[in-house]
Amino acid sequence: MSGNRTRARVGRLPEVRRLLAVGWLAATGLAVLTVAQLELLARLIVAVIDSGGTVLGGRGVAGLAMALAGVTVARAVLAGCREALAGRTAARATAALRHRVLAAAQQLGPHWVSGRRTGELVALTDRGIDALTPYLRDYLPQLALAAAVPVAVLIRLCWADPTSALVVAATLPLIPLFGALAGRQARFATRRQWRRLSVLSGHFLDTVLGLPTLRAFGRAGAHAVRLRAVADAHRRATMTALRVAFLTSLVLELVAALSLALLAVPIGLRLLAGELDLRTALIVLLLAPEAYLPLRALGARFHAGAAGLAAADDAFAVLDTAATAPAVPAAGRAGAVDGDRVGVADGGRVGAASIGAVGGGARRARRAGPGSVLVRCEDVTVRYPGRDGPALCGFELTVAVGDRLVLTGPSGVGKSTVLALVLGFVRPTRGRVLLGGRDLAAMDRTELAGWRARLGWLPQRPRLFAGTLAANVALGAPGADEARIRRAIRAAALGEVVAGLPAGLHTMLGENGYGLSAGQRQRVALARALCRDAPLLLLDEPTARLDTATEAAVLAAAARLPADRTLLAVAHRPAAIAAARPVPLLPPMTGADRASPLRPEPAAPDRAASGQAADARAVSPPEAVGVDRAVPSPAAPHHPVAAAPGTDLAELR
Ligand SMILES: Nc1ncnc2c1ncn2[C@@H]1O[C@H](COP(=O)(O)OP(=O)(O)OP(=O)(O)O)[C@@H](O)[C@H]1O
Repeated sequence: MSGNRTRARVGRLPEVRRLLAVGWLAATGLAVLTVAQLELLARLIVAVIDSGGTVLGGRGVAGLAMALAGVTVARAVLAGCREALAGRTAARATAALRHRVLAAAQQLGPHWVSGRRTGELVALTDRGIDALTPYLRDYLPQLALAAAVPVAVLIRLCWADPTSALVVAATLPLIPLFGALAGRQARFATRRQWRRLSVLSGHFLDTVLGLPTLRAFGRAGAHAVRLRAVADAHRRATMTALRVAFLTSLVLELVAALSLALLAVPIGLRLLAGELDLRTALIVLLLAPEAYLPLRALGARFHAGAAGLAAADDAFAVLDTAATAPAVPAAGRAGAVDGDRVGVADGGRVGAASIGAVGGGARRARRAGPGSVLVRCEDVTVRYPGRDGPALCGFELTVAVGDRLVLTGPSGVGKSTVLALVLGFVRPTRGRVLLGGRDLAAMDRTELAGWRARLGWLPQRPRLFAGTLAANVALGAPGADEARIRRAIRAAALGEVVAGLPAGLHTMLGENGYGLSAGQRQRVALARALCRDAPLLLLDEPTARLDTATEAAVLAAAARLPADRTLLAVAHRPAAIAAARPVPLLPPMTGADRASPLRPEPAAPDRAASGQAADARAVSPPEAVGVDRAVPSPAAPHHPVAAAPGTDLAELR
């Protein structure tokens, strides 16, 4: 985006528009007060000289001195108010922009976020947007001042001495002209500096997070060298930006000094020749520098704000990406949601699943009856940007209340993508996904938040946060009491582990659960999913890192889910799916696959779950991608695990 467009977009931010309006008013007031102040000063000096050097000599002198003091105070107060207001508005505008960028990142979803360097996003929302403050607080108000004060000074000079006004009018444009020439260079330099800082932040975060891996592979030294090179590039870019800034200031100072010399020398000569009176000479000599001053200051402040503009460019790019992402209608669109209820269609049947918390609130969910459809994927194809082939192709799935479904299949076939669809993180490129009866493509943010309030999710790579273990478990159920947290912990087969921790439930965990084993972290995340009173549980490989006994305990707990709670899981491990009835699916077909005579004939379609594409319903496990449907009855668990010491999930209701 060009610098001018970025500036125009920043100027259109609602908070900045207010700032500009107030800035222009204040600048006009300050311009008038500046002229008045210097005029009074010139008159006072002349009056003092005329009164023979006694300051308190004449009434006129005292009156002028008081008027000058009054105007000086008024100018200082107005300037102070303008600065305070600019500071406050700039803080508000940057906070609002940061909020919008984060909301856009949230809208784009975890798949978009994980496709970028986290460090770069952090640098943008943190230091980057902060760097916009000098632009808003200092540069924009100065811009108004740089326009208003020279005009006021010129008007007064025209009246006092038209010749001097002509010299000032001829030399004034030199400052913005040289400023603009240097500004181009400055913009390139600060943009490069910002890019280098973004890359450095990304590298730094990557290196810190991956330090154990780098050490284990003996690459820590090589990475340090690279990091040093990146830091060095940033240092060089910073020095270039500073050099350009200093040179610009020097040029502007020089132009202003030469212009003043051009003005002052003839004034002196005319004064000596008696062509000009002292008062007029003083007015010209005092006022003329004030015409150049705000323009010089503007040049200096431009450099302070240029880094912020480069960051604003990136921020607008994120907002634009979100705006052009698959259409998300405006929140609260009429008729989008019927109160907090969403009709659930299942062929001719309409169930009555309700959204638990519209707008992310905590209204309690009314549950749909067993058998009514919660999720339906119809001929869904998903293509990730930058990928040739689809991650899912012609995928069909129906999840009804009370179902126990296990998605199986080779790695990379799209199992997690199915969960991402149900979570609303990914939108289909083709086909429809109905969540609680509403088409995902038509759901606004409020509806999506309401839908997600009905989900308990265990991701494949769960993230724990620095804080107590209890806080991590209760993340999705903020009001949960200790008894409920403990029940979730027992259901996730974590009871013994917690009992062994120094402060039990209140043990502080480090970043991403530092201090727990990988399997224990996984179970804390599972407990978090279970602690939520969610009608639909999405578990991505819940037992992947568990030993056989712990896995058995977790599966036993899952088998005792209440009949109206639904489970959609992803699993590779046979124990998790042994008793499930396979309804296998295949990865998206290539042209070669289609031509292959070895491809088996389609099997009879299953009502509840089917495959990637109509032609991919026939497969032979285990290579096939499958949706395995366990019998939904909690009384008849369809897996071979012994009844391990677990908690009945009915307790969690
Ligand atoms: N954010 C993304 N951007 C681009 N491609 C992606 C993204 N996420 C997944 N993919 C691709 O989509 C395909 C399906 O990925 P997905 O994670 O759904 O597979 P999976 O069956 O869950 O794999 P696994 O069993 O290994 O976890 C893969 O080819 C993967 O490379």
